[in-house]
Amino acid sequence: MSKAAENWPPEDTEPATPHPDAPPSGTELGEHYSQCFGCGDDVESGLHIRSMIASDMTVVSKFTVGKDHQGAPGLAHGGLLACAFDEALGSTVGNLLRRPAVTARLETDFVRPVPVGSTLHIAAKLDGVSRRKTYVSAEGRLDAEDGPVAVRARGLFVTVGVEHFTKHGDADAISQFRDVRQAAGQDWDINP
Ligand SMILES: CCCCCCCCCCCCCCCC(=O)SCCNC(=O)CCNC(=O)[C@H](O)C(C)(C)COP(=O)(O)OP(=O)(O)OC[C@H]1O[C@@H](n2cnc3c(N)ncnc32)[C@H](O)[C@@H]1OP(=O)(O)O
Repeated sequence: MSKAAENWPPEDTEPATPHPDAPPSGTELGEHYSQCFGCGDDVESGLHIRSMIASDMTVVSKFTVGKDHQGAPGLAHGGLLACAFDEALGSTVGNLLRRPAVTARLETDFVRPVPVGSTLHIAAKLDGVSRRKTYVSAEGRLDAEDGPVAVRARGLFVTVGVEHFTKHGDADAISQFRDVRQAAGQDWDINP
């Protein structure tokens, strides 16, 4: 039984309908930004999470715990596990709804220890939408899609405009990011 607070998603949410141009089932999502700590290939000690669109509005992600991710000897750091879920949940919102969104709230339940060398299989689903707010949750299972649940998480993501990133982030890096995505035929400025 979950120990998390109930009322999730809140009563005023509507079902989340994937964007018509959301990637189809079976699509491997790859990195969304090479410097992203969650998925970027250029971050040596990053999490290198890979995600795929499964079916029925589910996104499955895999995270293998490395030696750079430890808290206690031989065990994953809880904050890094929360990071893995932030990435998996954010990828679910961004890819299925195709809305730029940021994490406003992230809750995690750590159910069992996650050893170095193990792979978390994270399955995330959209729970509902209310105006700019998207509710999304996930379970992470140890070493197999049907392995024991190790971590549960849920997040509230808030849709933002591109100006959120250009105003608060590194404008030059944002510009390069836009150019790389556009050159690859990927979307950059999508409004919901
Ligand atoms: C485009 C195509 C994509 C393609 C594919 C992309 C893939 C992409 C993969 C990304 C994967 C990376 C995933 C990592 C994602 C991060 O880690 S993002 C980094 C961490 N997050 C941040 O830095 C966010 C910092 N916070 C903020 O900037 C602002 O607080 C926010 C969240 C934008 C909200 O500010 P705001 O715009 O002024 O809006 P505000 O009115 O305060 O809040 C809006 C609503 O949310 C509610 N709310 C806000 N915060 C909270 C809270 N903490 N608790 C409860 N409710 C809250 C408000 O009450 C309000 O509700 P309503 O009044 O509408 O009912």
